[in-house]
Amino acid sequence: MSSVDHEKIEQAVTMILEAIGEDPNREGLLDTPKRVARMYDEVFQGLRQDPKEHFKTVFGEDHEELVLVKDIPFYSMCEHHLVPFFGKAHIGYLPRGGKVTGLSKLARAVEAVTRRPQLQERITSTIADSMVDTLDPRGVMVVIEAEHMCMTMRGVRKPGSKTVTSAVRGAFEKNDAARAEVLSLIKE
Ligand SMILES: Nc1nc2c(ncn2[C@@H]2O[C@H](COP(=O)(O)OP(=O)(O)OP(=O)(O)O)[C@@H](O)[C@H]2O)c(=O)[nH]1
Ligand SMILES: [Zn+2]
Repeated sequence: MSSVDHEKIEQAVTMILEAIGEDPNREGLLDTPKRVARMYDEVFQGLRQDPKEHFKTVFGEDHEELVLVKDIPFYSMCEHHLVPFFGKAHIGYLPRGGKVTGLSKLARAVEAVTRRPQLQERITSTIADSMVDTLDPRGVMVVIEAEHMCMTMRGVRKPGSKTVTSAVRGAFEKNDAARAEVLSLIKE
């Protein structure tokens, strides 16, 4: 798998340390540029993944009712400030034609989409649209709740505030009761 450009990140981090008035040569900071490069390799590895790939794992199963995987933890990086936002993703779908995907694949898709510079809204809709494109389900509902460090440790400084986004596709769009069922199961 290709990776981030470690050398470039190391140079950039050294420049940032200099720019903030630090000494990149003091003992505690000597390995910091290398560490940050390794960290970015990890937290941005979703840039080299396609969430749709995971939904290619399908099983024939005669189940057309709700499948919900909830409380999938995720960590992402706000694309405006490059600081973390993190929370939980809940993914529900109504399979069509006996086509269900592996449960872990829902969590793997969350990893692929969140491990990039992101916006919460885009994570939500990308997961929903990837499922629509690959699984052709009767409906998909994705709900994401997150805390944004750029709103807590800096800027407006509102720790504890949560952002909730949802993306609703197919049968869920018209069916209030089906949406309500998912929301009540998420809350349990
Ligand atoms: N819609 C959306 N906005 C986000 C997300 N993450 C961070 N933001 C917002 O992006 C906005 C960037 O606003 P700017 O005015 O360009 O930047 P800023 O001066 O650093 O803004 P403040 O955070 O208000 O200090 C802020 O309002 C952030 O809260 C996200 O996932 N979705
Ligand atoms: Zn931000």
